Amino acid sequence: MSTTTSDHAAPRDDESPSTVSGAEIVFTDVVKTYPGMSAPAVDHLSLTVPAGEIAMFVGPSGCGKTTTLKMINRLYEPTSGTITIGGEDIRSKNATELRRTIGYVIQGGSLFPHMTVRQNIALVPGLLKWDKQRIAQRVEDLLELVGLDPDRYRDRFPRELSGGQQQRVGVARGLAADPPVLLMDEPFGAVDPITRQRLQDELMSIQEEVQKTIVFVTHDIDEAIKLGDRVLVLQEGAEIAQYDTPTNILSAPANEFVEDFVGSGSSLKQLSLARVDELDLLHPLTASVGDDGGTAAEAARAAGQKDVIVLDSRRRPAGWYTLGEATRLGRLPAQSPRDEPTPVDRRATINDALDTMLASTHGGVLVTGRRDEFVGVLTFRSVTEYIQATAEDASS
Ligand SMILES: Nc1ncnc2c1ncn2[C@@H]1O[C@H](COP(=O)(O)OP(=O)(O)OP(=O)(O)O)[C@@H](O)[C@H]1O
Repeated sequence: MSTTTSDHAAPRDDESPSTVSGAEIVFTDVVKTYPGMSAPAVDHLSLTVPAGEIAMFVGPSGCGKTTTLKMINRLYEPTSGTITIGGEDIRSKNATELRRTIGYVIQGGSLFPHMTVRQNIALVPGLLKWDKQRIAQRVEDLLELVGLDPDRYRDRFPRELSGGQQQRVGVARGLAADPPVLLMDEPFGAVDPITRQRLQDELMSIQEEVQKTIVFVTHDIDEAIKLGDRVLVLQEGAEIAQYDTPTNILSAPANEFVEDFVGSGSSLKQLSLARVDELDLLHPLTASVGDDGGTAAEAARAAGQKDVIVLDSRRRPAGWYTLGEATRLGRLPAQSPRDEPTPVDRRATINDALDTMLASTHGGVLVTGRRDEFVGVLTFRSVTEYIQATAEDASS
């Protein structure tokens, strides 16, 4: 049987080199006053988003997040001030040309309903006159990147997809022409909490590969803390209350406004900061799809394990069974015969992982990394120890 141990596992994805393909965005003294409005929606905003980072814009309704975002791709024109991308004034190109170099993802994916998934993703590369073969390859690569099997999904229409799948296609379309900048306006606002968590995790692993500059508007401070390299907390008129790392926003709020916005300081708030792979993961023996369940169970038992984790040919989890179940199954199938909690991404927060764990019969959760490859197992015990240690630190 083709079991493997962690010693033989694929190298950790954070060891692989990555290149920043994003470009720095700089706002200098930007003002936006809508016609007929006495007060500006954005009032003398100066801000730098470093290349390859995710900046999360968060703040109460009407504070000017969307206006600020839409000035980057010139859906709105500033009344005064300058915005540059990669050092170049965005007014140096015409607006249509500019928009083809900036990905834009909004709630629901905003896919064209009469176009297939492939046609939706191919839209901008087509406008940019890429050759057919390059576009076809790009569609395949992007579907893989966002976790949709190209053979299954490329010819479907948006109505044949779930909300989460539509959103994934929306992200693929935003990335289609390989733009340095991706703008995301409440992209995950319309999906259920579990799908939302999954999409957030996927966005983080996609970002590890693509390293774009992402500006992401959200109402949700937890989403901002989770995804952001930096979080911009805005007050009315797009006045900056704080622009900082998630850790500093949580541990050193700049003023009362930020403190109230972030919520009262619980000693467990670190749970929404800490990532799954910061905790000790188990690296058990795994089996492969097609292996004999009895043999796999024997090997697992000999290694001191109570269960058998089955991976497919691309090392993605395909099943998680007790020794008895694995033996009864015989040949280990590609698809588990029962619903299992979905794995969590190694970049998921401990909070997210806990939700999934509570639905698990194994007292833990499978953790995946880049392209959904298996990384290890997070146990309930490991989380409990972490919570205890955090609570002790907070009270000392
Ligand atoms: N097209 C418009 N014409 C006139 N006023 C507008 C327009 N768009 C936005 N505003 C006003 O500008 C201010 C900022 O709006 P904006 O949509 O940027 O805020 P936001 O923080 O994104 O809000 P929300 O979270 O509710 O989407 C608000 O007072 C809003 O009413």
